[in-house]
Amino acid sequence: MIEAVGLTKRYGAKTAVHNLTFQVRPGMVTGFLGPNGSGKSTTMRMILGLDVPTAGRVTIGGRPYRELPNAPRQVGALIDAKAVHGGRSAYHHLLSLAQLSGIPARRVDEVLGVVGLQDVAKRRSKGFSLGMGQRLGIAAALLGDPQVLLFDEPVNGLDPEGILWVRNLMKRLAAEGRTVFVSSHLMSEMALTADHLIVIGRGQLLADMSVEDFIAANSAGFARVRTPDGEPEGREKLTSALVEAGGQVLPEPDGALRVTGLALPRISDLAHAADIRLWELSPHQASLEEAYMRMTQAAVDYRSTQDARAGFQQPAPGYAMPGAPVPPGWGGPGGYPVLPGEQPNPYAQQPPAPPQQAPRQPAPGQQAQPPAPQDRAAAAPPPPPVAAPPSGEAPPAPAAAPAPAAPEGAAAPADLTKRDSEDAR
Ligand SMILES: Nc1ncnc2c1ncn2[C@@H]1O[C@H](COP(=O)(O)OP(=O)(O)OP(=O)(O)O)[C@@H](O)[C@H]1O
Repeated sequence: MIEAVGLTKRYGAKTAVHNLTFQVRPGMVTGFLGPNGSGKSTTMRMILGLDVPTAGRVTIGGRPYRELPNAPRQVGALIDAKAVHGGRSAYHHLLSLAQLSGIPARRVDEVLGVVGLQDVAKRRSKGFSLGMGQRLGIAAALLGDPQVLLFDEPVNGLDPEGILWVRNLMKRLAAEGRTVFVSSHLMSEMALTADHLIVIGRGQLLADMSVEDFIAANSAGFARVRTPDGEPEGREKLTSALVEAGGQVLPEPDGALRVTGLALPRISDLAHAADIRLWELSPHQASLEEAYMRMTQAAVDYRSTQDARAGFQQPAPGYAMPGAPVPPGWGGPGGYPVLPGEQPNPYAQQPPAPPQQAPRQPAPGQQAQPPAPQDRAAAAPPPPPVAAPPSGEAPPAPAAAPAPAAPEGAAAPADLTKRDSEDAR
């Protein structure tokens, strides 16, 4: 099991990860989701001991990665598929990793077979396609036959057959009782692969729950209702009855009605009472992609100027409103809660409160709302000084998880209330 507690990483003035607490359990695929720049890779690097947390800790089986005996045999990772010596063949790349970790050479042939690169094993990896490089990275992760596996965007560049193969591989590894932690931007793929989700936005936990719960909590279910074609008066009569009963009704392109706010039995009863025949009455749930988009709206850092949503930070509907329900496992309303006794996330942007607004008191059983920006500025303690990174903070990469060393930021106390408009890299 991977366990993070209060995990925080700052790069100079940039807070990449803020106070993350979660567990990644064995026997299931846990998807790790978040918009670009939300801190997924940083979190994975900290799990692997490639970056040192500014605060908090993360352990694998109860120990930090660097304290694991024979770590490459316990933990395998694909972090950066391009981090290979291009002049080496796939075979020799894996052989050198195996030799560094005391893994028998025969395992190289085994994993080359598992990832389907056996026929190109002697070719230099610099001639590999993106997909072949991904497969080589996955082979490296599997080399030590580890119980814990981390994959950062494993399906990047893979064709549909490759994506299917990765999906089945992840599921198989989890079914063998391993801990599988995988990040991806492909929601449709995650919906098919993951059992559990950890979602972050701007470095902070937004959700930690099963895929089903995530979709249920972040999407408004609706009913599709269809009256017989060629009977428009029935459709109109039903629309009136549904609206009168408090439902919201929208026409679908195929002539059906999309109804929210009324349960299916109630819709059926209303149709029956109005003497309207139905050709269809079916429940619908949003896709993971819709639910994800809804939740992470407010946490998107990079948006095209041509996107209608550019220029404003729209919180997930229903959850940023004072008094709105907070689904179990949620980080909190609007995605940026300040729990009692907790430091506010200096990185998170809060929706501005109207002037003169009295401080909100959390209702019983509800989480506290973040204070208005002007209140925060007055009430929040000055940001703690950012400690100078110990020299050589980013230690050498584990054999199965090569990644570039992370340059660290300035040692001076940082103004953490500033938000970089550009990626610090
Ligand atoms: N070594 C570094 N130095 C300075 N800033 C960094 C460093 N590494 C990451 N960051 C910043 O931290 C934030 C989180 O980056 P990270 O790569 O972890 O996000 P991500 O969720 O993996 O993004 P993506 O989905 O685009 O890969 C970004 O704003 C990034 O610019």
